[in-house]
Amino acid sequence: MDYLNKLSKSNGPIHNAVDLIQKLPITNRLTDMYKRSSKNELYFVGAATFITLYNLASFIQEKRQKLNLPPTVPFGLPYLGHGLYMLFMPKTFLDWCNSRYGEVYNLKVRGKIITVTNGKCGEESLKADREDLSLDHGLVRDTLYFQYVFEPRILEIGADITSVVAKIAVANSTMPRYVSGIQKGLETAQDYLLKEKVNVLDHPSAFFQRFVSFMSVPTLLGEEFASNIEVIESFASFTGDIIRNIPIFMLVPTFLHRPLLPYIQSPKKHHAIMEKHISPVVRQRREIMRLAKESGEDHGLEQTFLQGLIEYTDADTNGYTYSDKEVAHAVLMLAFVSAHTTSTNLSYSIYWLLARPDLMEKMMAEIESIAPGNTPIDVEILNKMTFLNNFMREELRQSAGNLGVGKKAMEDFTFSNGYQVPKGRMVESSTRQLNFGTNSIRSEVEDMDPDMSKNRTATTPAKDYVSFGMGKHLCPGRFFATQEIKMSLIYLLRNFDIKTVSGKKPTPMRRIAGTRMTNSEEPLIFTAKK
Ligand code: HEM
Repeated sequence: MDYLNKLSKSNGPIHNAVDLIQKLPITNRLTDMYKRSSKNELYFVGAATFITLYNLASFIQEKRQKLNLPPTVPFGLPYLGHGLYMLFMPKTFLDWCNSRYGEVYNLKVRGKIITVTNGKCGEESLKADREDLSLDHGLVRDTLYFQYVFEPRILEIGADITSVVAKIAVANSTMPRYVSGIQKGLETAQDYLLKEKVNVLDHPSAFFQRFVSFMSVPTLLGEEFASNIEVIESFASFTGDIIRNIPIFMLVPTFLHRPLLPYIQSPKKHHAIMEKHISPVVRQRREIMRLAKESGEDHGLEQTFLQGLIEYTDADTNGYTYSDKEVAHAVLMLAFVSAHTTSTNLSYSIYWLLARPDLMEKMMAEIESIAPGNTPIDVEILNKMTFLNNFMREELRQSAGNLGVGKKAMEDFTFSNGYQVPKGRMVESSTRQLNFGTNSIRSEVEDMDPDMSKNRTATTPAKDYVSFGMGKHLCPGRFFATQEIKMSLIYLLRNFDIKTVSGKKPTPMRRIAGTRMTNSEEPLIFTAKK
């Protein structure tokens, strides 16, 4: 109490401090300015002060880190940071940043600092170990919010298992045995999706997702699912349903996400469908395997991706194997990595051919000379089609986003040039820059040039071809994906005359959020040739 009395006395320290401030010349000037200024001028000065203090705070916070942090590109707007540049002029802005700040620098986007890598550091982020830079904790959790869709256990080990199984189930050497399954899938897809003489597709991306799933489901899961429409539809639409929720999660604060889930989540319905159809098959196959083991015989089950998931045993977790229910959910993980990626690239290919009649002409000429009429397609024929290969490689290069493959630093991470990013930081690779040298080069429709592939195969990664990633996380599904896309193109172009409903040349790809690529939604007409 004594202390409070002392403070409030007329000659106490608070009074003295107020007196001193009042006597300062700056105080008089500020009071004068306040009295003379209009309301709008005061708002303006207030906002400017806020922005300056905010930027100063971020600057001091960064400087306090003991790491050798990459340079942060200066920004003026507190929350938006560089967001508007990224939205409206991503190519020019990123090229300017790359040339001025080098291979690794920071940008501020929607209130967060992200690190952008290009050149050698871009390669290093693509090649990094999952324990250092993780796609699962980056794109998969921080952007797609998979933690709301999968149980923690599937999320923890799912990516590893899917990758291990994929390396065996869809290895390059297995491709010949997938040819007939893909061919059957194409025919079933036509029966369901293109059964009229004239088929108008108002929602082409949904069509391409279903089209690809008609091929992928029986080949990757097994013949018993070849005409299981519920499974095929679920496989096709799972990723789209997840992507649809992203804008909501971006707008709503994280603590409100979970209460919101019952109102927006449809991914749970996919779990129910997979449990209904996949789990009984898993139990059946496990019984066959058990009996075969008892009698010392080979179980003779087809080595599909699903079979790989069933047989997978993790030596690191005391021989842990997936339960029937977990296998069903893991199939959705497979749908995520395979259906959307393959269908968007099939769609890009069709739209590129429609946008560039000269390329369509070359493609048709190659089909007619190497696989005319109903010539059955096999791997040998595919290998002979050099234009098709070159076109695919270039289409995949063109489809890389300005930023992509967002990975989160699991620990402080050091690049070979000495720059470091702190644990928890999102690292985005400039994938288009890696493919082409800059973001702007060859970005016009007329610049698409399959000859640039120089007969290098569409499945072999290179410094200027990172569309399937690089290093140990290089996409193991690339052989399967390119085979499906190539066979689909031959099948569709041999059997249908494809045009846009508008009759105009389409734009092959759209940009979303400035830096990501997505497929065109320009309605299409498929007219059967016979
Ligand atoms: C055109 C289609 C596809 C594209 C463009 C594509 C692209 C990619 C990319 C860029 C990565 C690397 C991610 C990283 O750096 O961590 C990747 C990884 C992966 N992809 Fe694909 N992919 C495609 C199709 C497929 C298919 C059809 C499958 C399965 C059948 C598949 C299975 C996987 C798996 C399991 C991984 C993770 C590998 C690992 O982390 O070790 N992908 N894919």
